[in-house]
Amino acid sequence: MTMPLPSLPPATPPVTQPAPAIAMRGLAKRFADKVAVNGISLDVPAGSFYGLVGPNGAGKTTALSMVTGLLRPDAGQVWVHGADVWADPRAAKAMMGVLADGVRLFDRLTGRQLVTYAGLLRGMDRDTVAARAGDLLHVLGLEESAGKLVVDYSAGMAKKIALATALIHAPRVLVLDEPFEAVDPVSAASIRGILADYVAHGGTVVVSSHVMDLVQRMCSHVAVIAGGNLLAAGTVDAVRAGGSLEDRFVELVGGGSATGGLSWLHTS
Ligand SMILES: Nc1ncnc2c1ncn2[C@@H]1O[C@H](COP(=O)(O)OP(=O)(O)OP(=O)(O)O)[C@@H](O)[C@H]1O
Repeated sequence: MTMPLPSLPPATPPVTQPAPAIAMRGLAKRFADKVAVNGISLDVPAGSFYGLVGPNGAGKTTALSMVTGLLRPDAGQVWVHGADVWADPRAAKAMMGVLADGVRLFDRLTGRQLVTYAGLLRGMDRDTVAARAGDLLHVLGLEESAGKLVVDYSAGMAKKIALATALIHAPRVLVLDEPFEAVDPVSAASIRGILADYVAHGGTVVVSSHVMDLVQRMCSHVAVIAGGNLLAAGTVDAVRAGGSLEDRFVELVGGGSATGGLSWLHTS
């Protein structure tokens, strides 16, 4: 038997000044008996570079999918710069650029067509879209592959073209699920540069990652989730409390290396 879900709180955004770029209140999602996200409340300050970290299956993708309007929460609410994602999706989604994990791209388009399509869908004029698509393909190192079908892209190239579709309309908030996964170090450095510049000029980034070192170097804030629960959140310096983020993560999430059980793997 499944438990009844808590009723939704009233649809009023949290009253804080300045309004957070993203405010989550009591976000929850269950798949059958599995609680993927267990009532997460978190403010992402405007202008922050916010890392979301957690072990495999922690609920990061599920939480970000609810934040970006891709997955309806069982309970809780999300506001983007004061716009309720589920009550006023047009306003909220217009302010967001999203790189989702595992969502199929229209991969029978070429890279340039896909980015152009994303811009036109956002209601931009053709000239602006063409100019920005050219800029994005250039900085992401995809110029030579711009005429190739996305289905023929490598995993890293597909990630970069998906990122371009998230950036084309110059959103106020970027939500990026694992943007560096499968991306080569040179491209990763240019993506980091783009994101740092974006934040320096007023944007807000939320990024999920498994790479603690990267989050420690790149992000101003971090939230640690495990088992669908928020274990810690705040500035990176506050969360790591003088140590490395990786050590703090292991301490919070628990577990250690269980290497003892595979003696059959020893070859000598
Ligand atoms: N569509 C689904 N149907 C059933 N269970 C799901 C579904 N999506 C996620 N889950 C489960 O919810 C939990 C959280 O998954 P989620 O993908 O959000 O984790 P994650 O933190 O993004 O993991 P990873 O770091 O491995 O990508 C997992 O136990 C997963 O098996």
